[in-house]
Amino acid sequence: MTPSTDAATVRTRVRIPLSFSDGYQVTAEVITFNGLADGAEHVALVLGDPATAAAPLVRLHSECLTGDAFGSARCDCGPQLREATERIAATGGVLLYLRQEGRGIGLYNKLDAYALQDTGLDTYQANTALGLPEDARDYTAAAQMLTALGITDLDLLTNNPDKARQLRDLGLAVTRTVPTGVHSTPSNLRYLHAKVQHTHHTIALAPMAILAR
Ligand SMILES: Nc1nc2c(ncn2[C@@H]2O[C@H](COP(=O)(O)OP(=O)(O)OP(=O)(O)O)[C@@H](O)[C@H]2O)c(=O)[nH]1
Ligand SMILES: [Zn+2]
Repeated sequence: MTPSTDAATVRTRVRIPLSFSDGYQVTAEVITFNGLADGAEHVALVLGDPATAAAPLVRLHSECLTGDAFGSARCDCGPQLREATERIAATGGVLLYLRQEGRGIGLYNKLDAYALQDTGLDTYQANTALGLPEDARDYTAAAQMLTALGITDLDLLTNNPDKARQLRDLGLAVTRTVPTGVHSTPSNLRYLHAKVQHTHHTIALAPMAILAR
């Protein structure tokens, strides 16, 4: 299938040794691009050897400063990033680190939305109350990055059906979606339940009623 996006090209490839707080270490080839549709500084991390996989494992990880860098327990982003890095390195694939903070609404708006969630709104209602889309993410640049890396067929590591839907609409062959692990805590449980109920994420959670007992 021919991707329906304009071409982007690789700008720079650089190897970076990664060292996680739990001791896991791996070297990533970090890749930047020219010509991405939204002009953002997205990066690809090539882990392991994608060439050995018929359909490399790919994750589209949306930036979450609070979860990825600060270890916030309000979401599951930090543990998902850690999990994805190791799983992709094991099979060979690519992690796209997409600068889509707050599902695309930006950091300050996300923190405004957190403040509204503290008054009782769920994660989607809070965005709407701010006059913003529930999810503003567009994966055109992600499709451009994968195409520039020569990836046309892939397995997608996600619980979010919209990511696979958008990539397929952009001309990529998502062979299968592979769910991430469940990283639920008392602090992020309501958020994860909202994702399951509202946007049909495939996360195997215990019912809220059971957990509330
Ligand atoms: N607006 C808003 N964004 C949030 C909130 N919690 C987390 N995020 C953002 O949501 C995004 C999470 O992205 P992903 O890890 O790709 O999660 P996902 O869309 O559920 O998809 P998968 O993890 O692939 O299943 C990041 O950009 C976070 O900053 C919230 O309460 N409000
Ligand atoms: Zn997060």
